[in-house]
Amino acid sequence: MTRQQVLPDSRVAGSDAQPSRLLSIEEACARATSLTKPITRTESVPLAAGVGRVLAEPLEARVAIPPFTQSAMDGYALAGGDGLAAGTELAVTERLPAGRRGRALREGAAARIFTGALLPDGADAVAMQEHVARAGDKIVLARAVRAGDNVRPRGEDIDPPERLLDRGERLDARHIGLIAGQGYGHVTAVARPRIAVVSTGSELRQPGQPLDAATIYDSNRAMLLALISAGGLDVRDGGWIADDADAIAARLRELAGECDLVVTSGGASVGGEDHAAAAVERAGGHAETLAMAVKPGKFTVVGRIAACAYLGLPGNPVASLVSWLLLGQAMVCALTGAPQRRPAGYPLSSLSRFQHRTGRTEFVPARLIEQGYGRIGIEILGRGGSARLRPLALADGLAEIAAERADIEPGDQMLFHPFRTII
Ligand SMILES: Nc1nc2c(c(=O)[nH]1)N[C@H]1C(S)=C(S)[C@@H](COP(=O)(O)OP(=O)(O)OC[C@H]3O[C@@H](n4cnc5c(N)ncnc54)[C@H](O)[C@@H]3O)O[C@H]1N2
Ligand code: MOO
Repeated sequence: MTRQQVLPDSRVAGSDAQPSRLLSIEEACARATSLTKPITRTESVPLAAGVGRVLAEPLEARVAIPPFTQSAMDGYALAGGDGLAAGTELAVTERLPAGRRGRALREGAAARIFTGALLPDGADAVAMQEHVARAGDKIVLARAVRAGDNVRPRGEDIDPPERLLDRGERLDARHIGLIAGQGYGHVTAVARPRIAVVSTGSELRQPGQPLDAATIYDSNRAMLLALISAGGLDVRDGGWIADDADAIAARLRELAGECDLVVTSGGASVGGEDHAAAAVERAGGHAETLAMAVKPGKFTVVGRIAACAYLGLPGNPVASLVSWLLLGQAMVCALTGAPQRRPAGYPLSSLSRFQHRTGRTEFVPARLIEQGYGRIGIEILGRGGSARLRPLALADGLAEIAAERADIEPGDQMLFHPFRTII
């Protein structure tokens, strides 16, 4: 198969060449996801293990919520009709905790009732106990009450037939509660994408190995494994390989047979020692080097080896993280059928001055600073740099500076992506 570099106007022929137009984030995502084959395997998953899973079929409502008209308060169920005036006296004939079915209410009577209890026949309202004076078996209303007061009508939240969740919904605790309320103990989910992470680079050393001249410890594999497993995916450690296209190809071939997506870090750009694309081809696959208008993370390799998608991330750790967030997450959505939405970010004012050359969208580590009166600004942490993980570890999120923007001055608006919502 041929190696192709996706550069709309010109090709990167070698490490000295520069493409005349870089791909936008959207164009690069479209290339990456076009090489990704959706997973068709599904499985029944116990609800308790459903967080992070993607629904394989839509969820239709089968139970009305609430399933019966119920009291919203602790108080007294009564027939409010067009309105009972303050001072009305009623006889208390029953006591109805939640879970009990009472008898029909007689005229002039009220039932002691508690939150969530079935409203007895003949009742259409509840007087809160705080608004009632009780004397023995009688109550006197302290406030007027009319039909509908403090009552939750049957089906007010969910009224079947209704679609509750679409196929492709990625479940979190809110969805689990909604599904449990329908009486389901399991959901049909898309099988978890099997993703392998491999780091490449002859300079890399692993824990326990000494660092000699010209070597560094491998941060990316551990970081990517952590990032991917936190997303509820079936991630496996594909190990570390030196800069040798044949050795990388052999590992890719092996992992492609058992995974839906193989991710490598390192060797993604266009230098003579950058083997990612060549290794994919030697493994019998197809690879494209993408040059994206993003900083960090300009070069990535996307491809396919048989049925398995491939993503080659840049070696610099911050570039690797940013490229995973942009392209890797889009590929995971394409695998599971979840909608691909790049987080919109929140516009906030910068407290910092920052030099930005137009042409590439830049992501920089930034911290939220409270400024009193509910105002928040963002401080950019240093010059960033795609090899520096430390500012990233001190940051609250990434600030996004659009490609067409010139230098940032204090007071300028930027988009802020909190780590809480993106990693
Ligand atoms: N002539 C050019 N050279 C470079 C360009 C360019 O446009 N023209 N871009 C630079 C940028 S920016 C990046 S990012 C890198 C991307 O290069 P590669 O993806 O080929 O990555 P490597 O060359 O293998 O490594 C880059 C850097 O990252 C370190 N690294 C690699 N793997 C790890 C790891 N697992 N843990 C920690 N650090 C890692 C590696 O030692 C290098 O320092 O290309 C630039 N060059
Ligand atoms: O473009 Mo590099 O990928 O800035 O870090």
